[in-house]
Amino acid sequence: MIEMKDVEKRYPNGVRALNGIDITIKKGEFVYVVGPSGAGKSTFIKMMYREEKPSSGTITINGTRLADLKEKHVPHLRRNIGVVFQDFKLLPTLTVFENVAFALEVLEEKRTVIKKRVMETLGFVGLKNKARFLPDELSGGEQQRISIARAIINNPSVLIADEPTGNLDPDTAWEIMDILEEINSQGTTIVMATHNKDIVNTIKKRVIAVENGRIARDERRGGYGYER
Ligand SMILES: Nc1ncnc2c1ncn2[C@@H]1O[C@H](COP(=O)(O)OP(=O)(O)OP(=O)(O)O)[C@@H](O)[C@H]1O
Repeated sequence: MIEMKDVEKRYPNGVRALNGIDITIKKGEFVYVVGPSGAGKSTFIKMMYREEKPSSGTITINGTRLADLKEKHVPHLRRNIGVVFQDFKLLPTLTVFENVAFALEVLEEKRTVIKKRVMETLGFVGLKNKARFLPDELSGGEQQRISIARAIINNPSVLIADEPTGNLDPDTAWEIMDILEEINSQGTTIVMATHNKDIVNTIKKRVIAVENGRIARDERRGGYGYER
């Protein structure tokens, strides 16, 4: 479960990106975070994986208050929260296999176990046959699948996606959504920031609308409402 209580975020330059954020996201939910550019969506989700810290208020993830989290325990939090970005962020000099294996925290595991796990995950995203390729030998959609494989390799309880379809053509975007829905159906909580109105209006999930640093709407069901 993810809980924010009266969270405020001021950046060092004085910009107040978020203010008075109160939200609870239950285990297994699929939530879209929508809103105009600059509204605070990225800031909102960056705080969930502790890329940014709140200026005030509390954030609790699976019972742990992030403010109480010691630096040495941040890697453990990150292992339990997979993150997918708009621009994939794959390591360009590593193969697909290496990019996914790199994220696997099984130092004590045998190479055969690691290989099995990575290949299973590549199979899940439909790219077993690209294991030896470098990222720039793949299409954008394929790179995003690899970054999803990397994000779920440690079986996180939460998957956070910041505009995961932002760099993709519409057909490819729907394929990525199929994968995210499948991951969610296996019990993983998904929090996805997006500008894609077609997706939000078609694949109906809870919608949290952020505007001017505040939660303007929180709708359990239904689309973004652009057509109304
Ligand atoms: N590191 C930073 N330092 C200072 N200000 C920042 C920083 N990151 C974001 N901001 C500011 O905080 C506000 C919210 O930004 P944020 O990136 O969270 O919005 P967003 O809704 O994700 O926008 P977009 O849809 O364009 O990605 C904006 O005014 C932005 O300029």
